[in-house]
Amino acid sequence: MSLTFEARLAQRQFDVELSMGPGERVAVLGPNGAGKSTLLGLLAGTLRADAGSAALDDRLLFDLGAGRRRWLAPHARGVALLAQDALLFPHLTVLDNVAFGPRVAGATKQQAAATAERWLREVGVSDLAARRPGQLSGGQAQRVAIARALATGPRLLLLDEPMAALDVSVAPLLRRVLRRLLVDQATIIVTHDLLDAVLLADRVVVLEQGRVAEAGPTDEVLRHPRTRFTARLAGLNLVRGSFADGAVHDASGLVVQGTRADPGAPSEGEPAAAVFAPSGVSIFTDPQQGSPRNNLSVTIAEIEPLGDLVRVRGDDHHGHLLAADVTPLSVAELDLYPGREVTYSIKAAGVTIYPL
Ligand SMILES: Nc1ncnc2c1ncn2[C@@H]1O[C@H](COP(=O)(O)OP(=O)(O)OP(=O)(O)O)[C@@H](O)[C@H]1O
Repeated sequence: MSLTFEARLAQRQFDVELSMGPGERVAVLGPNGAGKSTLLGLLAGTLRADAGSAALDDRLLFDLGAGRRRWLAPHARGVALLAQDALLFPHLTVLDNVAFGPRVAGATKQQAAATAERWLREVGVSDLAARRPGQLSGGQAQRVAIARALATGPRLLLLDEPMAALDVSVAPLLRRVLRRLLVDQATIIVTHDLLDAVLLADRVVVLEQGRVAEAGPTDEVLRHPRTRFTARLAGLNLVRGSFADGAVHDASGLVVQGTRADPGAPSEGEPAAAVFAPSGVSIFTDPQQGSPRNNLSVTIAEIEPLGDLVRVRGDDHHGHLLAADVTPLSVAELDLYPGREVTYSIKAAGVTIYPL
């Protein structure tokens, strides 16, 4: 299965182009209102674009615009959408819920039941086959919903935050089930959770305000984020600007010295990003002098626990909220508290610079 997609929907300020190779799994990330659900709706056929076209292999999903009005009904697309809530038919048993799709597609009752049994086994809930959805936990219902989606043999599976409505204790199990089942299944998974992108996807697409803000292999995007949204998700600090004299200069006058990524170093004057990890930031309560360290004055905005460490977010007065991870002992010894002025000190060797 390969996908080509480009669509515009003015009412939602949506303008996105996307393609997928055979069996590829793509995670779609982005802030609230970025257009993630809109993308899924356009692919599933619950929403209609103003203009654009999409095709799954040789099957045209839509081709809309001036003089073009081709539109394939949702059920004929070979696209299965799994929403946050399982949305099972309440009056049917678990088995009949899963058998429903194959039955509608023309399978005999026995064939459909056999397919349903196989998928219930795959997701590990064979013992629940005779129950009704009202007798299932959230995690069980979601596994049944996965079986139902896959039982139709979709060319493209769309997952809309499948773990979002689940208890945190259930999510890891479901993630394991999906990781096993989605090998070679072309999938688009909308998520707020970086773990989903890392464990379930080959590639990520980040949407912001209805546009693709960045895209690429998951590890590459996380290592070299281009947007603040992705940097924060990856747990990194990001300063964007232009490259000059071994540093990134942002529009407000902030200068961050760093080491140029190899390969792909920016040239003088080129738009560039400087990225550094919170663990590479030292905090001082008195002003620091001298290179090759970056010394940035910040006002502490938030202090929050982060595992064995404490994450201190500082406002650098240039529009960035920069994170530093320090030990609880340092917080006590340095007497850090929100509102306090401190210096973040980062070695230039700990800052990676790359072109945008
Ligand atoms: N039913 C609707 N009618 C009109 N505009 C809508 C509707 N649903 C969403 N929008 C708008 O379309 C844009 C994209 O919304 P969408 O729901 O696709 O974002 P999202 O990335 O899925 O967000 P979230 O993470 O909050 O689910 C937003 O500006 C939103 O306000």
